[in-house]
Amino acid sequence: MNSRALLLYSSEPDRSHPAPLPDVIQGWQWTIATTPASAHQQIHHHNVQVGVIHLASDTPVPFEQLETLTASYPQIEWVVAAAADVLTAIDVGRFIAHTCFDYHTLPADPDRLALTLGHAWGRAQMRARCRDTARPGQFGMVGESLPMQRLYANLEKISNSDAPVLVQGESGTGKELVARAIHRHSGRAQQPYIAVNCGAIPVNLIQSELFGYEKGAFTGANQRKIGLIESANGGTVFLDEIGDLPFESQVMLLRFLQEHCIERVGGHTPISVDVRVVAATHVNLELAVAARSFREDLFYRLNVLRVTVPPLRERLDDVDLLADWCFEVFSSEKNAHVQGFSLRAKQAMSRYGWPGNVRELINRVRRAMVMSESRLITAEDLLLDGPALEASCGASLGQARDQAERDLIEHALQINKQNITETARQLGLSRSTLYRLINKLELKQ
Ligand SMILES: Nc1ncnc2c1ncn2[C@@H]1O[C@H](COP(=O)(O)OP(=O)(O)OP(=O)(O)O)[C@@H](O)[C@H]1O
Repeated sequence: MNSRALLLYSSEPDRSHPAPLPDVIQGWQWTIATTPASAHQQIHHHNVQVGVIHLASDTPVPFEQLETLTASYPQIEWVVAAAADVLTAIDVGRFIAHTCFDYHTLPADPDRLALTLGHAWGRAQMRARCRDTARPGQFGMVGESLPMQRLYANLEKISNSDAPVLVQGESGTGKELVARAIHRHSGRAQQPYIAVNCGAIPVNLIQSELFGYEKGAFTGANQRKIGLIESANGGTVFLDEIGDLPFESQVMLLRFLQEHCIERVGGHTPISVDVRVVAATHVNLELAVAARSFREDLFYRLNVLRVTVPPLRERLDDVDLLADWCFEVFSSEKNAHVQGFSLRAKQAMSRYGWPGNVRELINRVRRAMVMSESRLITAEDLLLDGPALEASCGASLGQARDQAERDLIEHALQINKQNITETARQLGLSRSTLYRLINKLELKQ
């Protein structure tokens, strides 16, 4: 069993004994701090799980210190122990309501206090266990549902091969993470991994970006430039949004896949390169082939090994873990008093259809952590109250997805003052994808 470590943080500058806490703390490994610096030191040294904040009657309450301290250690459960007159102050009440597990009026009743501290410790342990399961697993992804287990089993097999991989899945499902995982688990892990967003490179630059150019190949080519594929030599190139590659550029890629050779623009000698290709797309390439916007021969070259990343609505079991993981990752940005999710918020998340998949979940949780005014994030903070949920259940999937994307993009544009680069960065999109969505959704800029 872990030892139970308790910190007594007192507002009394010269306190050196735990007088406000009766014998109750006998079973604890306890320590006292009266300044933030000593509190930080003790917390790290003793792996503190429970903190008692002692607010003395005749000393001003150090709110700023307390807010920084409690926000810095969200894993600690805090209990306030203070005289009745201190507890009646409205600011103290607000601090307790937002931040603390419980409070006690001094002199404390030993039995009640012992019970509270025991419960606080139990809750800290439980939260630590939840945090541990909500960590990315061996492939750098969060999720333990059956569809994800199948995905991991496929990744295991695929990583050992050297054949091209086609990763399919809706936008925001984690295709880029999958591509990275394949590289990291392959024999090429120590070699370069180069990610290229085919949809983000202007059409007239695609050839020179992918294959490089020789000095003098065109006006402005003052020196030789190595292309993205050549610079991945020995490693992996990830061709994201391959479905957006213009038809005329597809033939060059086909040649590279067939012959493992490239030719720089303006060069006349084929250069042999050893690069594994992982390509991803959110468009249905079979349909694109049927519509003659994607070459059939290239499709078969890319589609040797195929991985499909499941949409979040097909693995709602993972939503809880993903939300807890997000909460941990973005905890430094959160509003100091926010401690977790309300039950209703978790229920709303597990009933929602997540048309924007994990990317949408991250954005909703991150926003709620900043905007929430309560200790526990509510369904409303996640913008998952009535209308959003009804839209997700009653409307078609396409309508719900458009609505969710519209809400998120509008909000992100607004908080980034319409700055496209910043908005794209925050949403985890390329600028071109963001422009495409703005046009598609007919958003005003
Ligand atoms: N299982 C997961 N665990 C943790 N993070 C995830 C998971 N799936 C996706 N993400 C995160 O969600 C965001 C979107 O993922 P990613 O960019 O890989 O999606 P995508 O399928 O490539 O989307 P697009 O088609 O729009 O490019 C990223 O921030 C990624 O880290």
